[in-house]
Amino acid sequence: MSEPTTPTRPKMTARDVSVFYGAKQAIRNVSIDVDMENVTAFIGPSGCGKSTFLRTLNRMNDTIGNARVEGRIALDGEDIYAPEMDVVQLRARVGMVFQKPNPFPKSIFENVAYGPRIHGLSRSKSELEGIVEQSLRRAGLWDEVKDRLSDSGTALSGGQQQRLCIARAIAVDPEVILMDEPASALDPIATAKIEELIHELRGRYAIVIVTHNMQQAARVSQRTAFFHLGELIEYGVTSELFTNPRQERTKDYITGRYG
Ligand SMILES: Nc1ncnc2c1ncn2[C@@H]1O[C@H](COP(=O)(O)OP(=O)(O)OP(=O)(O)O)[C@@H](O)[C@H]1O
Repeated sequence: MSEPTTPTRPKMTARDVSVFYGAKQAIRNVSIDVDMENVTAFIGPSGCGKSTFLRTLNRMNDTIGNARVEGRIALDGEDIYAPEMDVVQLRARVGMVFQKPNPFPKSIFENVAYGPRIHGLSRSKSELEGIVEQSLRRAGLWDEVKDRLSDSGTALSGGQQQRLCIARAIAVDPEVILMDEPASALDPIATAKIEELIHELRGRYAIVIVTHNMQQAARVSQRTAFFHLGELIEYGVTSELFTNPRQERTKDYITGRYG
């Protein structure tokens, strides 16, 4: 395998990151780089801290009262925990898609138009319409909704709602998209569509996906990080990590010894 494990162009870098919920430590000294070229998957048993660590990448833990983050996380070299960092801007640059699709109880159009409008990304109605169309196209949803943009986003199927949430993240022109188990509430066909979409979005955005499903990690990612009990045990080229893990704990996990 000739692909380098160390990303050539890191978009985000985390160094010695620890996360605490009150006195309980959920993440221990994690260092990792995420780049534009590769989709990165976070895997590991339930409670190992995948979601907690993912949330540090756009300061979503700020919204959890007792959570505290230590260490350094940078986006293009810029410390995202610096006091001068505008968290609203940060979350537009580092967008997030959650496990359960959470469209606003508004029209399909408004779901996508809301972000560009509040971030002042369009100067006219037609420009806004262009952003909405392009975002829905990139999210693979345009053909299914173009004739009913004024219908409620919540009336769509689960899979369509999740692609709407991806369109909503895309609409504010992010650099990174974080996905926390984006397909675990979906049926196999809707899941396949999300996975296909991840392939299409690769390279345009840095993508990080948390998944319980090792087959999914193998299908959608080029880099995999295995977490266990709050530690990053192994990070490398996905195909190598699954076929030739370097750490005993990774091997035990991927062979199903614990789940
Ligand atoms: N808001 C919170 N307050 C206190 N402890 C929390 C909170 N959120 C998570 N934890 C704890 O932090 C640890 C890591 O949880 P986290 O949800 O990040 O793991 P995970 O690997 O994403 O798990 P899962 O796959 O089950 O979602 C767990 O022990 C969990 O109980």
